[in-house]
Amino acid sequence: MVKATVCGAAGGIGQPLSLLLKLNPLITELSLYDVVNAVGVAADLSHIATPAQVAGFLPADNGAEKALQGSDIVVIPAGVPRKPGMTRDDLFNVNAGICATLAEAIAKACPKAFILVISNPVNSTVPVFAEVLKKAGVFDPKKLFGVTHLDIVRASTFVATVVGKAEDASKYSIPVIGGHAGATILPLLTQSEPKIVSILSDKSKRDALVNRIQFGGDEVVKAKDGAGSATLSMAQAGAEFAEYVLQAAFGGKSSKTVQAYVHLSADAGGEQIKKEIGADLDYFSVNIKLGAGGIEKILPIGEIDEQEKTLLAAAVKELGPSIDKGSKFQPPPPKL
Ligand SMILES: NC(=O)c1ccc[n+]([C@@H]2O[C@H](COP(=O)([O-])OP(=O)(O)OC[C@H]3O[C@@H](n4cnc5c(N)ncnc54)[C@H](O)[C@@H]3O)[C@@H](O)[C@H]2O)c1
Ligand SMILES: O=C(O)C[C@H](O)C(=O)O
Repeated sequence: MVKATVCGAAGGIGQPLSLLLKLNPLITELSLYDVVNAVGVAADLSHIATPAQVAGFLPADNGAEKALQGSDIVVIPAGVPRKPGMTRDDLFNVNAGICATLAEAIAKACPKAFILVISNPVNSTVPVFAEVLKKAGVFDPKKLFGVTHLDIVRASTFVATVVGKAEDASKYSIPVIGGHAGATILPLLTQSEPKIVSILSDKSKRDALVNRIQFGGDEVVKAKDGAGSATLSMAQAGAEFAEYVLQAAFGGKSSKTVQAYVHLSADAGGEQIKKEIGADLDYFSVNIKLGAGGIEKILPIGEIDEQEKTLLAAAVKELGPSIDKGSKFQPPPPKL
């Protein structure tokens, strides 16, 4: 029996993500929480003939805790998206408050759940989650993930396109590490499988490709022209990452190496990453191996070339303040 909860389930990401989770045969109970329309979305999905039993919850009568009660995995696309001209950091004031409130409910209702944070700015909202969970005494760094998987999906698609093999996008695997905003997004093109020698030797092609992966989110924000940011591709990426976590925890399949933005805890191997990046950051998107309890091991970044070292320095510089901002966030006192 596996219970999954989506917080922000009625939104642009939340609806297609909930649909994809309803189609996942490992999930037997799907709980949808939102401040609007969660009950309607749940009624709609409940007619699909797959095992997961669906229920929707609104905030009234402690709805968040009821929705989350006993969840094994919680996926969180709750919060406001960008409009043209905004950075992800511009979303912090609103979304940090939403994340802190949800983290409190998780700490009470399902403290052992895997937590997958999609809400932006991921570089700061993950530390917000961690601090609330720490305060409640239930923080497990092996179970908290900032979902950066859309960057990995984009890297495969954009690389395959430049190579002239767009139809083979899913066969390209490019680790993307660092964080999830502009210069903090660091695609390791030198580690692409299959190799992409022709791109690496053409500086302008390579620079353009790195830039497209780093700013792929802006492409969608611009095209949607005020109607939000990536939703469908994010739903697919979120469901795929959830599947990796679920398979490792409940499906008996240890994962291939994947990347997510996680706490660099010492017992999972995070100290090694701090040495590799030459900075004492508490969070970084890294290669991870997943197992029954979440992160089984943080794996090394490995060989990178001079151009990637320069990008790494820029990523580290921008990440530090974003992590601090999230870690120091003080949720407003509850209204009496
Ligand atoms: N990590 C990534 O790669 C990635 C990719 C795309 C979007 N995002 C982020 O995901 C978030 C959601 O984007 P979207 O396009 O789905 O936005 P949206 O506005 O369409 O949906 C957000 C949903 O969250 C709900 N919500 C607001 N406050 C809530 C609360 N306190 N509890 C529960 N639900 C609440 C809203 O009612 C809405 O249904 C944004 O912050 C966006 O920037 C992240
Ligand atoms: O760009 C955004 O604001 C949404 C998301 O982070 C993305 O990368 O698409």
